[in-house]
Amino acid sequence: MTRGGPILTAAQMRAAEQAAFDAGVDAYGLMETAGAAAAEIIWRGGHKRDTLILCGPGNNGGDGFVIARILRDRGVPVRVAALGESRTSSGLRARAAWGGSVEDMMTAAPATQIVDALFGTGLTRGLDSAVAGRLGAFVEAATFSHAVDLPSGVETDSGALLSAAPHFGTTIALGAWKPAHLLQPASGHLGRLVLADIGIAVPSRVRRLAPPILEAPGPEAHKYRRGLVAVVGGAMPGAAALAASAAAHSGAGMVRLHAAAGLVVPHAIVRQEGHDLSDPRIRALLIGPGLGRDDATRRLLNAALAAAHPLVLDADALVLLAGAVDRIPAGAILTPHEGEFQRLFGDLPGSKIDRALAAARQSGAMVVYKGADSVIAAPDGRAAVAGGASPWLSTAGTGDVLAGLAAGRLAVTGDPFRAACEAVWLHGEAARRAGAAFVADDLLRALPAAIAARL
Ligand SMILES: NC(=O)C1=CN([C@@H]2O[C@H](COP(=O)(O)OP(=O)(O)OC[C@H]3O[C@@H](n4cnc5c(N)ncnc54)[C@H](OP(=O)(O)O)[C@@H]3O)[C@@H](O)[C@H]2O)[C@@H](O)CC1
Ligand SMILES: [K+]
Repeated sequence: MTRGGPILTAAQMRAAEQAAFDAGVDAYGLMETAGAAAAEIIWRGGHKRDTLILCGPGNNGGDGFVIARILRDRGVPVRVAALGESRTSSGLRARAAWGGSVEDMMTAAPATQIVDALFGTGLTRGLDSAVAGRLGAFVEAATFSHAVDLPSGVETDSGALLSAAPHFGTTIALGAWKPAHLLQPASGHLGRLVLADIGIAVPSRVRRLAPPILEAPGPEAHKYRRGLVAVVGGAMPGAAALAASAAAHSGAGMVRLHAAAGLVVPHAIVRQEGHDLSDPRIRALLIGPGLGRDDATRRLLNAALAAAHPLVLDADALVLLAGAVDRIPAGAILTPHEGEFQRLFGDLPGSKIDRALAAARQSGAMVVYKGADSVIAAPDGRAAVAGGASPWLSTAGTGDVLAGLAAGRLAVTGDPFRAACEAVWLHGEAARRAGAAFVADDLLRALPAAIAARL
């Protein structure tokens, strides 16, 4: 399973390629490497009979001609259909090396296997509607469909659909992930996502979220050393109790829930009345789930900010801080969904990754920008992107679980960026294990096995 790995924008990818050329890598050789890597993936995971390769005018099309030649040499009956002439020197060379006939994409017959090498990172605008429609019809008619680098029609850096894009069976990312491989809506069109190594260095501080490496407690561990989490309950204490349960299942040693008497809490959680947050053993303080937004809760938030413990701010705490980003302590973890993000940081430009990074820089906090695609950004420019979350997570209480996990992992690790990454990964993995139609409490039951798998 390919997870983790750098994510590069189109410009960063071009710069990485240019650096390789400057270091002596041959430009056409790189296309041969990319095409061979993609052909291998198609050969292994696809179909060995009638195959149609669609080639565009740029280097993505050049990759397509290389793939066509290699599959043909392995005995696959391949046809090539192009969208106009090749316009790059490597593309022209790959087309000449193919040497076979080239049909017109608009009149070519469909095939059982289709390879989209029309456009990759050079796409600057949507496909003409007739071309997009033809591509969609080919993919619809095929049993096996593969997009080379990106499905044609998606914008590399934002994941937006510039024109209607079909749903592919496989997408083969060349050299590095691009934002569109992880970000919605493009990431919903990719099918199985495979990364092909093309042998060039691709430096980036933005990476696909990798499965974490977790540690079991040592023999000297006790509950405080493993991490004390305090959760501040508010108007709807059930949400805070759920978050506290998630913290308790995250590997932390002890969880204290500040809530009034009468709330039924799991036995492992210590309920404490009042809001004395002065205990110096607290290693993570969570406030926000079910907090409420009145003056009393405002005072609670002020107390939590003043307590100067490592902090996780979620839900209503984020709403209360709208317009007061400067009050967020450096190094806190924020877990906004789209609406909360907008209220806190306004309408920032760029992709979801750009927006998360700008928000982290502005606030000095770790920003977990949640959604079907989640971006975890740090003020120092690091970011991790998690695509492909279970759509079943869109149910009440799952945000409270994530916030609790972030607090728990913060208490265990003391490293807010790492804690946020671990929390997002464990949350996604618990959802995957919980299957379908689960409720937030089911995530708690899935957590021990999700953690055990990463020890
Ligand atoms: N660089 C390398 O060394 C390597 C690159 N690699 C591969 O190259 C890919 C990037 O190649 P690329 O930069 O040539 O861009 P690509 O996506 O083929 O399209 C550009 C062409 O399309 C045109 N065009 C754009 N939008 C259009 C539209 N809507 N409708 C019609 N035309 C449109 C645009 O023309 P223009 O915008 O100037 O009109 C231009 O002619 C990358 O994804 C990877 O597959 C690998 O081989 C590894 C080595
Ligand atoms: K493509």
